[in-house]
Parts: sequence; C-alpha cells; structure tokens
Amino acid sequence: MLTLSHIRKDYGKFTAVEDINLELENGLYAMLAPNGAGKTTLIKMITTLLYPTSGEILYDGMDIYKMGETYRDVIGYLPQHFGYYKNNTPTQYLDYLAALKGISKEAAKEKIPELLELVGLSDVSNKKMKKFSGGMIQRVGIAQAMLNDPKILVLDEPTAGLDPKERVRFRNILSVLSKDRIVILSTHIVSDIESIANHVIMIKEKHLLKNDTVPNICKELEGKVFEKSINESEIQEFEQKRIILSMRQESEKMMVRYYSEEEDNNARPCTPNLEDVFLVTYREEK
Ligand SMILES: Nc1ncnc2c1ncn2[C@@H]1O[C@H](COP(=O)(O)OP(=O)(O)OP(=O)(O)O)[C@@H](O)[C@H]1O
Repeated sequence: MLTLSHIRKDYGKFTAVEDINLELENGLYAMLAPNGAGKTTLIKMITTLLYPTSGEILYDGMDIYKMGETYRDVIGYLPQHFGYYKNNTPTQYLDYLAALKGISKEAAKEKIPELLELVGLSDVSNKKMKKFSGGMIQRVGIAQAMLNDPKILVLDEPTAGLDPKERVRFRNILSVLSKDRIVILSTHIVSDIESIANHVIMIKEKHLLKNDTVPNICKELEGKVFEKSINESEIQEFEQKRIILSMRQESEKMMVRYYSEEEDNNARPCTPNLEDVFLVTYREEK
C-alpha cells in the first residue's frame, strides 16, 4: 500500500499542494484536474524526484525516501516527456534502459519481447522509432516503465496527443496492468479514464477534493443535470442561472445540457457523468 500523509509542497513562497492524504492499493487511480493543479508535483514526489516540504509518503509502512534502491525496484515511471533515440528500435532502446536499470542481459532478453507483445509492438520491434506515431511511442514508454515489473506504475499525462483509436488501445493496456499493481495516471482528459479508473482523485485549490469511484463521484450531481431545447437567442439569459455543460444544434433550436440546483418541469433529467462533474467542479477555472 502507498500512503501519502499530510503532503505539502512549496516552491519558494508558493504552495503547490497542501495537506494531501491518500491511501492507494492495487487498481487504477486517475488524478484528474486542470493544468497547473499540482498533478505533476504529486507524481514527482511519489517517484522521489521531488521531496515534500512536509508530510510523508510510505510504501508498505516504509518511508519511500529512505528506501533508496529498494523503492526504485518497485516503481515504474512514464514522465510527461520522455527522451529516446529516434534511430533506435524499441528492442535496442529497451535493452539500453534495462542495462541502466541493472537488469541482467538474460532477464532482459526474456522480458523485452514479452513487454513488446503486451503493448502490441512485436511486429515493429526491430523498426526504427523515427517513423512511429505518438501512440506507438507512448506504448514504448509504458514498456520501459514496466521493465522492472513494478508494483507501482506512474504515468504523467500519457494520452496527450494520441488519436481516438490509440486512446482506446492505451486504456485497454492500462486496464490489464492495473489488475495486480497500483497504477497512477494523471490527466485532464475525462474520457480517457471514465471507463477504466477504479478511483478518481481530484485536486482543487491545492487540496484533495475527491478520492472516490466514478459512480460515487457522479452520484453527487444526481438530480441536478438536465437537458432542454431552447432558442439560440435565449442562451445568454439561460446561462446566468445555470451552468451549461454542453450544447448541440437540433433543427432550429439548441439542445442544452446543463447543471442547476433547481428542477425545471420542462427539462429532461439526465444521468450525470464524470465530464459533468469535471465541468461543474472547475467551472471558475480557465
Ligand atoms: N519548479 C517550480 N517552481 C515554481 N513553481 C512551480 C514549479 N513547478 C510547478 N510550479 C507551479 O506549481 C503549480 C502546480 O504545477 P504542476 O506542474 O504540478 O501542475 P499540473 O497539474 O501537473 O499541471 P501540468 O499538467 O500543466 O503540468 C503550478 O501553479 C506551477 O506553476
């Protein structure tokens, strides 16, 4: 189990996150918040790249900063931007990283084809990466983070720049990997995690706002999300008392999905989804 206890991080006089308390067990945890909320800061602390200003992070009861190599053996990390040599093939690149991570040649020889199979890159294992799509590169990134078969896999905004098909593929891989390890993923893209996250962690105003399952988080908006058809000219006035979540043109009118504390007999109640929660939660933020 990974435990974050009263974590705070200051950058000089600026506090990025404060009093974060979390207990993580096997499964997929999605850290969902707009850019700048502190996701990368938290991830860097979990991967020991940054020290908290105060508070502690424990893995199975041990302070991760005191565990040294032992902790690095249980963690796999895919940073937001990771470096690779374009002229390398995935096999060469993984071989090189395996050596850096102190994995024996024999073990790497066995492990690398397995990982490339897992991420669906077996058929291009000896092709240079310079011709790879963004999704293929990210899959090489997952493979490198999995080289040491980590008990904690951390991915910072791994789906940025992927096309819809690549996103689905990525989601499926993560779903499999989170069965027997802690997977922590940061994102500001709701659709990437709605169907696969066991838990959603939301940060707002430097604090932990929510850490719950998708259904529980969505329940909070029950009875407050509606759909209604209105004239385009009415939108401005409509918006003053409600939060518009989405709109689409339907014949001459606009079908508006919105959040409101008050019921409206002429509107159709909707089942709230995670996107609704995200938009309502971060409505003041750009
Ligand atoms: N080294 C630093 N020095 C000063 N301020 C920083 C530093 N790193 C991050 N910050 C600030 O801390 C806050 C949180 O940043 P962080 O990168 O953790 O957010 P994020 O949610 O990961 O956003 P993004 O997805 O854009 O990286 C931001 O306001 C950012 O400007």
